[in-house]
Amino acid sequence: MAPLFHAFEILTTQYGGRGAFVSTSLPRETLVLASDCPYASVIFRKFRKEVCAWCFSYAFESGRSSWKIRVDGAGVWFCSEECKERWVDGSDRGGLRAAVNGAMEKVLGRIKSHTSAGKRNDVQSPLAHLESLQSADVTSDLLDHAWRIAGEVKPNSNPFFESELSEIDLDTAIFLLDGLCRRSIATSPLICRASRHHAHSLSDPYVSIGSWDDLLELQDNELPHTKAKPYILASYIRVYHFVKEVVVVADKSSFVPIAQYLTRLKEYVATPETIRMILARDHGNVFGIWDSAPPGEESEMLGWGLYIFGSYFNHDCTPNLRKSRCGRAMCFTTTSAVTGGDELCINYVDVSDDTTAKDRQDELEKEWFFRCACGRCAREGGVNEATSMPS
Ligand SMILES: C[S@@+](CC[C@H](N)C(=O)[O-])C[C@H]1O[C@@H](n2cnc3c(N)ncnc32)[C@H](O)[C@@H]1O
Repeated sequence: MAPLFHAFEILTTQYGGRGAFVSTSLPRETLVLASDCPYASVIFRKFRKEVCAWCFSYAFESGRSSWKIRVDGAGVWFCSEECKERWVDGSDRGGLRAAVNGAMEKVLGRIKSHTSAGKRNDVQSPLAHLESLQSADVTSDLLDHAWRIAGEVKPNSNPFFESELSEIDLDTAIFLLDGLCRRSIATSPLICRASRHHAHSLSDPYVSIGSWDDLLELQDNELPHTKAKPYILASYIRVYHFVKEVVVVADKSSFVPIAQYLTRLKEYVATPETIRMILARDHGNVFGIWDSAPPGEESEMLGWGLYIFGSYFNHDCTPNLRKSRCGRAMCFTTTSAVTGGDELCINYVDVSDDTTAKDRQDELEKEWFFRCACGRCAREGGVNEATSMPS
């Protein structure tokens, strides 16, 4: 069935920013949105040999311990030659991703030899205090100030530079580099023009991916996220400096077909703004990329991806929409008949019958920073329907 993106529109809700509302009645099992591939994604580095970089299939599910097909030096593995070709030729234009991934491995190698040689950067940095940042200290002004300093600081006075990155730092860097490559490649006028018009057929992959401008429209969660997890600011700034270095190294090894894209990447990282804009929309808008464990079996998260238009679906503890991953695509299908004017909602957390309103509220507040204003929570927990964290 053809996806019907024109079947819903984005309107303001009374309880939690914007939401997706159907314009006409739709039967159960209607595919309302199919995002062909994420704007940016990461397969956790620890899974890179086991998860196909193109179609996200998990070797374990095919009875194998890892995939064997790879692009030399790029740190990516594939389940088939076809997937490899699509990764190189389709989305990655002459190997931009390969150049960036290769540069990342070089920078990581350098950091490793630096730290194993026992070298330390002892210069006191103007950002050192961020390592012990407390929630109460986090304000918009503090965030602006920290990022401004991050943009000005020189590598030799920066404690985050040349230090080991944690696993999550590195995964965040991979996600960011993917987003920067997408933006760099997608500056062709055709792609930008198509992606602005939501009502077009989603058979055009660029429409369902969205553009940089579409990404910027997403809810900015920087302040609540940093308040909830103050350590994230130091991590993000560390990642910014790492990504910047990767782009510089990639540029040095650049070859003509991708030179223009690398020039754009350099512009995006010259100051922290672009990275900050992506990170502000990462937490709270992205979807986990899970393996395809059958219902009832425990599944594993393999990475995460930003499917821009899917991020407009709010949470409801009695959802009328199901999300499911089909390869790189994320699909959203109605689970009940909906009438014109209804809001389409998915569930962000477990909403099974044995959960209580308190369980769900606690999890949503902890991980998503809002109190659920849905009808079921109101009925089961006496929650005020108008209560929600500001967007
Ligand atoms: C992925 S975004 C959904 C789109 C968002 N409403 C917007 O305007 O961009 C998640 C955010 O929507 C709001 N939200 C989603 N479901 C909600 C609910 N059941 N109750 C209150 N707020 C909700 C919260 O602000 C949450 O952080």
